[in-house]
Amino acid sequence: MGKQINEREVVLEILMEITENGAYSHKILGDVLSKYQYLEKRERAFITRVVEGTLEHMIEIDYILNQISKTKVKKMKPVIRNLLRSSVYQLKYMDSVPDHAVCSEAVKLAVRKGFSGLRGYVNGVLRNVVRKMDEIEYPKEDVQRLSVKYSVPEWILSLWKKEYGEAITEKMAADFQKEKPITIRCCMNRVTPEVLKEKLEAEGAKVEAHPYLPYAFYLSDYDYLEGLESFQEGLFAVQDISSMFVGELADPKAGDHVIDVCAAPGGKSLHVAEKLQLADEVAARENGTEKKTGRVEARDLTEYKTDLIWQNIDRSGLGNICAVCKDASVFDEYDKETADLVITDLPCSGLGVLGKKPDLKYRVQPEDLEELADLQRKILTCAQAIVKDGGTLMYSTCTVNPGENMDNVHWFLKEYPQFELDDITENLCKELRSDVIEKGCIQFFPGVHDCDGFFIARLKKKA
Ligand SMILES: C[S@@+](CC[C@H](N)C(=O)[O-])C[C@H]1O[C@@H](n2cnc3c(N)ncnc32)[C@H](O)[C@@H]1O
Repeated sequence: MGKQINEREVVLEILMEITENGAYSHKILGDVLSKYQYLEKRERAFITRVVEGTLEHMIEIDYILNQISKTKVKKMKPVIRNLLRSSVYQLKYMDSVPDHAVCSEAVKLAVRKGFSGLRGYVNGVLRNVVRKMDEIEYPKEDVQRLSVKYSVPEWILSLWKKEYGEAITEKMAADFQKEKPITIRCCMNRVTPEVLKEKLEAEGAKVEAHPYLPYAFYLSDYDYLEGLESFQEGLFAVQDISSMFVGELADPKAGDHVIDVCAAPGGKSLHVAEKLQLADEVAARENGTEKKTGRVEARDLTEYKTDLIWQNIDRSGLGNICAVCKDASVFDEYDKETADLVITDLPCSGLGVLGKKPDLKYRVQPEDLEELADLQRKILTCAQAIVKDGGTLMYSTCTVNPGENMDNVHWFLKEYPQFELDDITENLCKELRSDVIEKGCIQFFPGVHDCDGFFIARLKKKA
């Protein structure tokens, strides 16, 4: 470890930023890890694990602390609250760290942070946690039991239980706490899946085929993703398999004009651009004509977001895609019926990705769901007008909430009868055929399926 860097202090600072100042866990962790690139792999892994683990288990950790400490978690000073949380996480979930080291490091850190008067309190609470951990009684009542066991807020569990039943609810909650390899998409415009696999293995990573799509892999055992040569060369993109199905099912045709209205950081746009380029090349070969001119316009709301898309476009080497700053909730007459394919992968509550963004479950509130469904309908209203006759509108969200998914599809079909639902469930691989919860659309459930919670519908405008 670098001489001045104390990994537990870094953890504490990150947790303070997330819980007190509203920072996003994946963003701040990424920033901090890239700042401390020189740390050893083990040290970076420790920081990541303790931050993510503390957030993943925070409801349970607070429950434990409330059983032990006279001062309840809500009343604690923020620094002490987060210090105790990350320490309880290590005591309960990290066998490799000795209990006495967790307690003494926490006391030293409390002193360093200016709380020398609370060294006895910190020491006492943590030693009591060690002594009484196995005696603590957990709630027995249904939703509260699941909430403490899996650290998912009760209102989310109640919503899922009502909509999908208890078994699926528990599977989803449990899945969010599992550590998983990342999923990558081979960039087929640059390399074949076989060559990519060989190259990544030569770089020391573990690569396994994903059963759902032939160009998807699980990737693990690498040190720093951005440090991999294959990543720098743009040979693969990090993308969940559920998201890959948007590009797969959008199936762009040679020469298509595609508009992705909410595209940052560009995952689906780039996948579609890659497919479009390949389709254009095949068509040109078959017809003996000039290459076709299929294009993707990847839009998002701010310059910051379109810069992110540009960075990914540059890495991809694709020449048929550009990023444009445009508000999807405001219709521009100039866009009217200009696109063969419109992608609407919309802002949503994200209840399907709580495992990847462990702070999101504390951030999102029940009242947000209705507001988000309204925004989605507003954007869909503008997006449908961009589609040419005979064209396609892809609708997707990374959430598990009917109000933002199937209900919006029903609303859309009623509001815009010139569209019809195009069944996307017919030609799926056999592993996925039972995934379909409502005819024609896909709802992935984490823990039931090997991916994020994700919804996809394909809507066709009548010719
Ligand atoms: C689910 S994310 C899109 C992810 C992207 N499709 C991908 O695959 O990488 C939703 C995006 O919508 C953008 N967004 C939110 N409101 C918007 C608006 N009014 N107009 C355009 N983009 C918007 C957000 O900035 C965010 O990048």
